[in-house]
Amino acid sequence: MSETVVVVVPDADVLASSVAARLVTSIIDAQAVRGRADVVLTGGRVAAKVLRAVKELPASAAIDWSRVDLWWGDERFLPSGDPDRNETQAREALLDALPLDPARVHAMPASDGPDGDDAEAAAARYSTEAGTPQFDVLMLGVGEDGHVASLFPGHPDAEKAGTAIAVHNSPKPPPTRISLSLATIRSAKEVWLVAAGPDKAVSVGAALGGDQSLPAARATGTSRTLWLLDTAAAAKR
Ligand SMILES: O=C(O)[C@H](O)[C@@H](O)[C@H](O)[C@H](O)COP(=O)(O)O
Repeated sequence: MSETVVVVVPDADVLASSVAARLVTSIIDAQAVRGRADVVLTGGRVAAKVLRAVKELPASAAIDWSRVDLWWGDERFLPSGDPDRNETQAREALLDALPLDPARVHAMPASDGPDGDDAEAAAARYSTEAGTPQFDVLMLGVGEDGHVASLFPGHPDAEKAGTAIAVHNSPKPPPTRISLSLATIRSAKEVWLVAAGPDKAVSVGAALGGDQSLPAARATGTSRTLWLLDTAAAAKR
């Protein structure tokens, strides 16, 4: 039986540091239980803030980073190293400072990668790499429109099947993206939806109210779904 928990903290800075603390503890716990941890990162401003906060946490020294597998919930389909890629931003915010095993950093393919600008082939490649995923924690930002990862409300690609899918004509730039599918997101043990600021209040309120037209409302974990919000984002729930 999966539970949904809503945690509200005063502001975006406290949100980032408290999500970071939660993430570090969850990785430590997963490694104690399974010998490894599989964590799914997301893009956006809150995500980068959380990763920067992990860097500041002394407790992160308790993690064996060589046994952490990092995955991405979505990626902007741009050339490798592009500053707008979620991978580039995560590397800058945290990953470059960690003793990770490069083979366990599962970035989504870039548009100048082995499949060139064929987003379908790139998504298929990522699906193969992920196999049958066992994600301990899957983090998501939440869009003003209720999107998560690159699954946008009312967009036909949001309903695609497959582990990872190509998304075209995204309303949020860039237009071409790769995303985990909703079914894959829903296979994660814990899904954390992280949102800060007044612009998120309406979509957070609607998703928590159960509006199934919003991907955010359907992004649930098999064991727990955590809504991690600041006061402004929680204002309309
Ligand atoms: O690639 C992306 O843009 C995302 O992964 C996207 O789903 C993001 O997480 C939300 O749009 C929230 O972004 P903010 O935290 O910047 O509002």
